[in-house]
Amino acid sequence: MKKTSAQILILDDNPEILIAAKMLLKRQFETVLTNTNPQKIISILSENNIDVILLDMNYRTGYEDGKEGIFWFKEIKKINPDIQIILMTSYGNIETAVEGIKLGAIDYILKPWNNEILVQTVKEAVKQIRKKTRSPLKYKQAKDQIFTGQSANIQKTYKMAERVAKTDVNTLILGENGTGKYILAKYIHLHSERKDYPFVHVDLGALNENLFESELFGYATGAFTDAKKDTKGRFELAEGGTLFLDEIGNVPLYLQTKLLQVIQSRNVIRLGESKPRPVNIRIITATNLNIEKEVANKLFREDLFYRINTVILNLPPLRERKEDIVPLISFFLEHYAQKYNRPTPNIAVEALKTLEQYDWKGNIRELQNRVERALILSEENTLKLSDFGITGSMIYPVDEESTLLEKEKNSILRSLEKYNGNISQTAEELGLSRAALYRRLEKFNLKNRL
Ligand SMILES: Nc1ncnc2c1ncn2[C@@H]1O[C@H](COP(=O)(O)OP(=O)(O)OP(=O)(O)O)[C@@H](O)[C@H]1O
Repeated sequence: MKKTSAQILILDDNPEILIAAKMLLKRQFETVLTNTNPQKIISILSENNIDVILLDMNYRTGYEDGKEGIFWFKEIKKINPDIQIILMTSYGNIETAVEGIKLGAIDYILKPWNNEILVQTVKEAVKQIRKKTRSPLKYKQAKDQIFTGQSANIQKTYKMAERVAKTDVNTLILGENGTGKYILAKYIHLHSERKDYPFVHVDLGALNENLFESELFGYATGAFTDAKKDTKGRFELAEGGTLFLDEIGNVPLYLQTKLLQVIQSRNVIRLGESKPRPVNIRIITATNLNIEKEVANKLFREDLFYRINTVILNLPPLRERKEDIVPLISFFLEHYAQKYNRPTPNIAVEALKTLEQYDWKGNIRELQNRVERALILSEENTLKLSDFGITGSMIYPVDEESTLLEKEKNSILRSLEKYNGNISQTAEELGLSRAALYRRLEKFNLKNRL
């Protein structure tokens, strides 16, 4: 008998059920994959073209309420609404299966199942999916370990990045700390014709002002005391490839002028030389500051801003793309499980729901660190919220003081903006001495606003 060409995935925490269902369905369908861990759904879907999923409703011993099944059902539909899902449930739990049908599951199967009914139900599901033109997966996991997300705005950014990569236009990446600006710059480089040439990253924020020119533009022997031999700067080191100038918003004004000259002319002059050297590079810049505001406050040169911003790519903070939180957790959980040679643990669904509500101030970097921590610290099969170092009060802060501090910081920011960073006028409006205002600027890390 010719098998139906279809990819079926069966998810159940009971390996015996997986073996029995696989043996049965393997006779009828070309590919039958199984897994005990729903956490793996995301990576399985990214690597296969799954048509139908048989989804168990409960994964943890002692939990029979079917909430996990419904949670994962919704996650699958977010990733690809076309995949047909058949819910598997035991006799006492039909109610949640019915809830699943209301949400769009094609059918449900009672365990223990009748073989004929199971095969027929899967066949019907395959028939249904064949009637549709399948939409592409809502996200993809690139082979170089970059997770490109499933929320609409991040996908738009990555799509635009692919288009931009084919050109040489100056690109400015905006986003809070940890949103993935470096990763996106690298992604552009890897998708461009310059990919076989260097990708050079410079953290301008960390570059000491004295070293700025020698690091970026290079120097000739004897240009300064320690200049023992002719040395290329980062611009020259990136020859043929991409130069990623990170934290460009933190460069002091007088050095911005030098940067502008080189970006404009594509020629560098090494310290201690007068000969311009042409460079063939693509320039990507990034900042976590509100750069337009910096320009308005005269802290960032307008002409430099217009030079670097031919295309602007925005990376939204994680709290504005909550759909990506669970897939990202799964992505890093698998990554670290492999790294530490451990089976990928489950996460309690209640914990996942709370993690979706957490505001991830440190964005993807914080999420990545917390997942790694949870995996290292927990010896259980199912991770709890506390394994991530997160408590309920961190998610719903009731702390009066933090609100007051926010208010204080915001009124300082508003005054500074109003008076273009003028310290005396700002201090006067706020009823503070200049010294007191300085202390507060220090405390809130706002000295770069002056
Ligand atoms: N799309 C992604 N896929 C996989 N990992 C990512 C992705 N985006 C960010 N990360 C991870 O999150 C962390 C922060 O990313 P990255 O350094 O690119 O952020 P950033 O915006 O440049 O941060 P900062 O402004 O603090 O320099 C890194 O460890 C990176 O590996």
